[in-house]
Amino acid sequence: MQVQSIRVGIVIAEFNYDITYLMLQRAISHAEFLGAKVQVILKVPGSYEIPLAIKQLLKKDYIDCVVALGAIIKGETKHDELIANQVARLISDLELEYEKPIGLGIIGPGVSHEQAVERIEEYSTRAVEASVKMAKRMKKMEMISSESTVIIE
Ligand SMILES: Nc1c(NC[C@H](O)[C@H](O)[C@H](O)CO)[nH]c(=O)[nH]c1=O
Ligand SMILES: CC(=O)[C@@H](O)COP(=O)(O)O
Repeated sequence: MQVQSIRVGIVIAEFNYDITYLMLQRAISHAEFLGAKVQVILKVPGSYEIPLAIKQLLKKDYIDCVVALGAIIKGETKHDELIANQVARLISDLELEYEKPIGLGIIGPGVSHEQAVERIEEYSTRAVEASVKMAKRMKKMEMISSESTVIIE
């Protein structure tokens, strides 16, 4: 089953930009590798602002899926956990509300700067991989009318 090219929106937090900038580069190159088109790159101040930006992208017909990129590094308090838990929850809610996949490429909470750097490649490529894969499968699901058993992969 042939599916048209997947159109991706990327939301990237500028906080810890030394890390998230590299995540953005990895995400773009991995999307290209998968044959997906990066349609919009939307920058936000910090990870806490990611859900609102995602919501704006999900409303657009020309966006099939979104990738969220951020790095929430541990400070002296549990503020990192508050941000990360809230953002992850809202991202899940948005996925279900708009029925479009969102790849969670947000490093943390609980990580040091060094641990975050080590995770740049893995988190960014995994988020792109998952969102594009899910978007393709959702499109295939829409095309299916048969009552016989189908495997969508
Ligand atoms: N400490 C980190 C933040 N903090 C900033 C918040 O995300 C937000 O921009 C601010 O509270 C204003 O609303 N953001 C990250 O992405 N990573 C951090 O480690
Ligand atoms: C996650 C943050 O916003 C971070 O800067 C908070 O640091 P702290 O826990 O030292 O207040």
